Amino acid sequence: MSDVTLIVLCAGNSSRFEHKTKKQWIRIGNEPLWLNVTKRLFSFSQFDKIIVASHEDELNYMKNFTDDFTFVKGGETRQKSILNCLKFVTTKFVMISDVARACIPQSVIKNLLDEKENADCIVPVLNVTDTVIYETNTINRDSVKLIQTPQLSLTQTLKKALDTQIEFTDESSAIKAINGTIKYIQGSNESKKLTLGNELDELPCLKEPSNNFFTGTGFDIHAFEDNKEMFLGGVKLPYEFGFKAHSDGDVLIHSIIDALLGACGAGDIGEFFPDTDEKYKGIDSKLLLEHIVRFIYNVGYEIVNIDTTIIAQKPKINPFKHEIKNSLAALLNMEKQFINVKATTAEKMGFIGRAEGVAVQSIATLKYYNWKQK
Ligand SMILES: Nc1ccn([C@@H]2O[C@H](COP(=O)(O)OP(=O)(O)OP(=O)(O)O)[C@@H](O)[C@H]2O)c(=O)n1
Ligand SMILES: C[C@](O)(CO)[C@H](O)COP(=O)(O)O
Repeated sequence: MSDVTLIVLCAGNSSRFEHKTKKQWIRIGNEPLWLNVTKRLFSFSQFDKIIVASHEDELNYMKNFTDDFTFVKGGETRQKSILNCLKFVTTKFVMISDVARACIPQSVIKNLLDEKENADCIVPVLNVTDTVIYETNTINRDSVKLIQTPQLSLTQTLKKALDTQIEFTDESSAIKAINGTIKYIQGSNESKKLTLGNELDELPCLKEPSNNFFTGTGFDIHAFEDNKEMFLGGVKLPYEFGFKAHSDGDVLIHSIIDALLGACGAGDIGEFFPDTDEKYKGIDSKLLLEHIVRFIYNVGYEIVNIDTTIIAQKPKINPFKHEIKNSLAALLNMEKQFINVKATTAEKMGFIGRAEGVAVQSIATLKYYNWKQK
């Protein structure tokens, strides 16, 4: 039984990464980086528990990938994410690493564990080989160290050190601020932190994403309703009825959202925008689609193509197809050639044939965002 809990911090916004996909979600083969890194660290040592700090927008999606880890909602800062995770730590020691340090060698993990009883916090550091200036003054580079992760701390000491309003950028700084003891050990250039998009080539352990394709289907149906405007694909149609719905009822957009979520295994529209939630009452469905498109790219996908079939006895769709296609291309941030809009009647059969409402069937194809080729 291990007396060490591993926390892997994956809840950042990746704002400096300059790619469409967040760094923790780039694929290594078929694995998102956060899963690849966490499994890699898990393979180096048995931990009592593995906790993954997840961005709140991705927490439920992350849980789809494995039951082996405890997923905790991250905070607004790295330190707040650590505090959220520490609530679930019951072991004497806690090892905390940035998912951004994707290629940490096993030797660093072993050395941290070997030293765990020798200080409140064990920290891997690198020496500096360049000349160093502080503001404009040259300083002794032998006195400068670059701090890395993972860092191994006494859990109670770390909790005490982080019980402060001061935001630290790492655990050792916080522990030092309460006069805790720090043991610095040799770090590794392989533990480089992935921050900027152009640093990907500096992490040799990262293999390119697989070239698999992923498809998903979406189906939605809405009855007509008096005294409501009709929207399809974000376009207002001059029809006497709108759609009965909690939102603006854009049945075409809803079916496309479900097709996109289906293709990446992220559930369905109701899980993202519950129709019991007042904040979505009457909402413009274009805003929902824009949120889902951001999600799809954030978690590592690109949209290949969309095909959709509107099943409606009324209104006539053909006069608006071109405008609908342009609207969808703008909302999906795609070229029109990869979006197809079909329409058919129900030959006057059933509730659609009686012009009581409209149904839409959509299919979406995704592929992994290829960060190697960007
Ligand atoms: N609120 C936060 C902020 C950061 N992190 C994690 O802390 C590590 C180091 O942070 P950094 O490399 O700065 O990641 P981001 O905060 O995502 O990057 P940026 O500052 O560019 O947005 C990353 O693995 C990141 O996911 C976290 O779990 N919770
Ligand atoms: C914790 C850390 O990796 C130590 O070097 C670094 O402080 C994280 O900084 P970031 O800006 O949160 O990436």
